[in-house]
Amino acid sequence: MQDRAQNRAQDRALVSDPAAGKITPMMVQYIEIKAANPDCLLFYRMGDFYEMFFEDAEVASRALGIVLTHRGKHFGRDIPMCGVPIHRADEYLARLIALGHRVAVCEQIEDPAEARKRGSQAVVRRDVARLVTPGTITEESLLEPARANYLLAITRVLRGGKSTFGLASVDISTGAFSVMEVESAALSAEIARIGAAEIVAPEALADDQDFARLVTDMGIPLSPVGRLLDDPAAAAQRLRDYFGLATLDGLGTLSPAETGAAALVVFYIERTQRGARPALSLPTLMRFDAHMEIDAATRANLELTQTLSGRRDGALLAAIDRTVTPGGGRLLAERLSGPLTDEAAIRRRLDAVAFLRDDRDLRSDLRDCLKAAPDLARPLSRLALQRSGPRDLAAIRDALRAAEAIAARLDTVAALPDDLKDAARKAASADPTIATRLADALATDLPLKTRDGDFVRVGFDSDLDALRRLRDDSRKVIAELQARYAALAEIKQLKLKHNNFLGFFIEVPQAHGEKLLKPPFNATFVHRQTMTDAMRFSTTELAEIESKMSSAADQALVREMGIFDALAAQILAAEGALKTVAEALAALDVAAALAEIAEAREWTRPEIDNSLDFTIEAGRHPVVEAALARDGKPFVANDCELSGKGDGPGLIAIITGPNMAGKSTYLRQNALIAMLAQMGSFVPAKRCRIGIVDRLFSRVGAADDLARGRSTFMVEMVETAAILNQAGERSLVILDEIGRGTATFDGLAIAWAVMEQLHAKNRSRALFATHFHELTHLAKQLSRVVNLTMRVADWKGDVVFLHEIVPGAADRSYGIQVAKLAGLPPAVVKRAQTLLADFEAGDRRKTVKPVADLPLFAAAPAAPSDVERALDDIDPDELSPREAQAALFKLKALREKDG
Ligand SMILES: Nc1ncnc2c1ncn2[C@@H]1O[C@H](COP(=O)(O)OP(=O)(O)OP(=O)(O)O)[C@@H](O)[C@H]1O
Repeated sequence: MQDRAQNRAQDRALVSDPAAGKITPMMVQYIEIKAANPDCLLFYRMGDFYEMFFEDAEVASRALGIVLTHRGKHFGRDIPMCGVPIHRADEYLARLIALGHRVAVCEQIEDPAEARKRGSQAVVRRDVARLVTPGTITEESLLEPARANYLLAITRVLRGGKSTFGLASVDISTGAFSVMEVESAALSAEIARIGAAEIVAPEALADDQDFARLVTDMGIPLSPVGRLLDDPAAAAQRLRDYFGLATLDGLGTLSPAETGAAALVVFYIERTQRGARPALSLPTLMRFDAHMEIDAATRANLELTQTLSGRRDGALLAAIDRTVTPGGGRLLAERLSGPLTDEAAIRRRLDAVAFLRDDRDLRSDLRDCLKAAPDLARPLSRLALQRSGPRDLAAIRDALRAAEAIAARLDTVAALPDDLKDAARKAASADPTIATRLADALATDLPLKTRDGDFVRVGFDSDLDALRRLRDDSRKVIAELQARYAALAEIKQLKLKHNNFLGFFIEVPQAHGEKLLKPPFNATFVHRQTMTDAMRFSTTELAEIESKMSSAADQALVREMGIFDALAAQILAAEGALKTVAEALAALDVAAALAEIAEAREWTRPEIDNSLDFTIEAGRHPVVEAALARDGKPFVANDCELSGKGDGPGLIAIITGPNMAGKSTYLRQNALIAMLAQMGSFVPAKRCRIGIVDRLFSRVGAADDLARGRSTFMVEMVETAAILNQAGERSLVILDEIGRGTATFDGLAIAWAVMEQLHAKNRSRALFATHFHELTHLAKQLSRVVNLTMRVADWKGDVVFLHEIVPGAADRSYGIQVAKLAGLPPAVVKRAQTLLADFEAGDRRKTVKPVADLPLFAAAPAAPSDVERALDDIDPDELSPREAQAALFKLKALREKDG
């Protein structure tokens, strides 16, 4: 960091240093532009390449795996350089952005010919056209279709000695914009819910160690903004300017923190887009308690959008995603990340899913229409940013057509539930002439870029057609001309060719060329170039035709671009309505997709109310069940009852049972069912009744966090502390093996105390899986604690997992049997069995307090006797009757000797 700062200082000094006269004018320009964008890698346009120099070149070549070379010298030292061709720039940008870099794209802003007019030393003018940062990308190739890409601005306001945070999130690829205010305690959960690609914060906040750590721990790039936007009046003014509003009253009452965050996000967007204004929706004011609060660790542990190893496959989202449009995919991910807490809103979503589950024909018709609907929100946004091409127009046309078909289909259905009625109305809200006009205007095969031309259908515009005829006729003329010149010169091999340097020219083989240099031919053919095996000529006529042709082609292109702009203007004038259509398509896609999976997997509608109950009958884990099904194995459904008595708080269930019996699966499945229910989905259970959960906490499986200098145990305790400090009656708490990462007595003591606290103070509904069998005694002491255990069977000394949860405590832990299944060498297993028997025997000989029931707590065993050792050596399966008898005699003798 310091090195960077030093380099920058040095670079700046060089520009003003008298010695700077020695460096090339281009380098002066480069250094100036770089100095203005110190925190970005600078893509410096040179012809068909973006080049990077100095430290940028070193960073980029490492990140992209491209060759680092050097160009020229800077104060006697080689200048490191690397470059990427412009036609592959998007691909390289994507990789740099994914690694969290910011890139300033610096373009040539004048024709090199213009620069030459200013003298041979003049440098082509260049300027940064935009800053590409992880949270502000819009290109289709840089974005994932079914993933939102949020830029999140965070501001802090101190009120009465307490920090309050304003959060403003914008997805510029769709225009979605929302703001909210949260207290410190909920900050991390909200950041995790939004899942931002980049966070912007005022420098003062970004420099706050706790804040910076919170953000970097989540792996989100943090962009500090130096300019102060603290003044609420200036912030409000910025928002009014952006949206062209006289007042912000229509947005609801924004707090100073919210106004500040919204202004900051807008400021950052304007800065990175260099004046281009993405069409943002007006900010929606959200209440942070509108969603189930779920911290980042819990999200990761429950493997909601990706598995702990970082794969999408195997996570809940991939397992339930049956959406067929990118917009639907994004909305499903958003809903899963933020289950609702409002009973009425959840019920409305469930009504829509239930309706579509029951009406299969309607669902299948809707899904067929949706499959033909391309993304609408993102092409719309690219159009507003003038970064779109003909294919974006086609996408808008097809999406609007699909929306019309959907609205018409929904119109045939009586008694739609509210959410579907709403979506039907919204789907029909666009002006139908837009789609018709696009259909009339666009050709069948479309180029990627507008400047490639030929995307307007023949017959749409007569002026364009005339220009094209002229252009194309001239092509025919060229072909005729070639035949005529070949006859005239009496050279069959004569060809008319084109290159950028000469334009059109005549080429003949070297052997024939000499002839054309002499009369009478030289009156027509003017020599241009001699190559090793060919000679090139031109004619006055050819030059004239060429200029006519190129002007016809140019004019046709200009005309076509004009048509594109007119279509774009018509679309953007209706932008609000089109966004509404996009929302409706996404909402319908999600409802139909959830209905689809509800039917396919036999999920049921959950009952949601404001009680503190939690009853799940025959619940299943959606991901584990699907994985087992692929191997043809059944999943054992399990109940979960955490409802308290009457209106009182819910229960805490302590779950014991051997490793591998299914405890973790059980814990997670109940949390996932609650999330699915509150996001408005049916659930994998026979019956489910849940009193709304406001916060979900989990402490399941942790790894070392060595990067932060925390051991597994430390991570476990930090997370447990957070739960005990925050969980309440409405929360659901999932704890897996608290206290296992330390000395056994300490661990048990901690787990015991945590249970007591959860019971007396937090009073949350909770599931607690443990290997400390002693904890099951708590059920006798604490009124709302119950014991559950995973059933296992013993078959010929091996453990068989039944994966079934039943009331009661495990009788023993089966650790050694599981170790045997895992393939521990037989000698080690045998020795462990011996030791365990000894421990247990030693244990029984002692009088123990309940807390020391666990064999592990027993005092070290006495050394085994000779009889015992001899017994251990006997393997009854291996003995013949005669050997068995001999062994018995031997044992008897030893026993007598021992006395
Ligand atoms: N209800 C179930 N029906 C069928 N198979 C199950 C069920 N629950 C779990 N399993 C299978 O058992 C395996 C182990 O489950 P899980 O990881 O939940 O066990 P555990 O008791 O938490 O083990 P540990 O204590 O070692 O973490 C799972 O991968 C799954 O294949």
